[in-house]
Amino acid sequence: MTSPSAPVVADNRPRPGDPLDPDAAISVRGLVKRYGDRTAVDSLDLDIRRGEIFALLGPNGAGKTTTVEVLEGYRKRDGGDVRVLGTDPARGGRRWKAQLGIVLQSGAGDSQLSVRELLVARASYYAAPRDPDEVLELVGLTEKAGARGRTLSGGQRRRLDVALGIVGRPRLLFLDEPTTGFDPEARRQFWALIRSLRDLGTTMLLTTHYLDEAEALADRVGVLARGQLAEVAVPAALGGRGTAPAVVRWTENGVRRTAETATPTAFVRELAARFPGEVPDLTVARPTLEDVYLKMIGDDS
Ligand SMILES: Nc1ncnc2c1ncn2[C@@H]1O[C@H](COP(=O)(O)OP(=O)(O)OP(=O)(O)O)[C@@H](O)[C@H]1O
Repeated sequence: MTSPSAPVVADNRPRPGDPLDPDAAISVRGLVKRYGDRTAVDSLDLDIRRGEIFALLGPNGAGKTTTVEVLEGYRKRDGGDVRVLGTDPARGGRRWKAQLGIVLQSGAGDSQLSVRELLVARASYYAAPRDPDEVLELVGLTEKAGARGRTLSGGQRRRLDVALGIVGRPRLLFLDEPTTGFDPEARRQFWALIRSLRDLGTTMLLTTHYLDEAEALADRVGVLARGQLAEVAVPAALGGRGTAPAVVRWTENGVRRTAETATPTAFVRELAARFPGEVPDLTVARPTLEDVYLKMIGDDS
């Protein structure tokens, strides 16, 4: 049994030289990709488990798109070993590709076809697709089934992109900045959709610049900086968040006070004893995911 005081194992990624993990949905060892003399991905080691939602974070130019394109089989690598659903993407055939769903920032919405026609056409590429009407229901576009893409709002187009990405019943779904341009309510609805896909057993690799999205959805996050993984952890533990001191703030004698403490419960108990009622303006906060992320990527931001 783990002792309560045991340190949280935050960084559980594979080490250089470890063998590929045959049980992982995605297993990457020593991945290198260069553009001319620029190294975009620099010896990346990563395993993504089956059924997991993994969020890849990183500043512009960190190497996220390059990594994902190698995994999808769209870009050749210069070094390393990669398996995606047990197959080397450089040699993945049609049957392998049919198990992937790729949600790009696409232009599907510009088509002359209706939403339903687009989905039926896409479903016809696959041996065992989902029922297009069920997919429309899942993404909340049933009422727009007869609408042409052009008439959809930005958020509805994005849902259509997702519908097109999942109609083939993928085992692994790549989501590239899926909620860019969404209003807050549409984002929440989209998150619910992603969770329902996870409940159906779909593994997902998500790239996003929204840290709240990574926190809300991801089982684990990986931070890429200059082509290398700075850290891989559950969102609550990234950058030592789980064990970082808490910051307690309150107002006393008209002055705003701040204290850092490793034992916020005891601290607040003592504080409460000094006041007859509520402690004025009391807040207790741990570093946010954004705090630790910005610290981690340092000069790259
Ligand atoms: N086709 C290409 N030719 C040359 N250099 C490229 C090419 N694609 C990407 N790069 C370079 O490789 C590095 C990684 O780019 P990549 O697009 O993978 O980053 P990213 O993390 O996806 O960034 P963003 O968040 O801006 O999408 C960058 O320095 C970029 O300029």
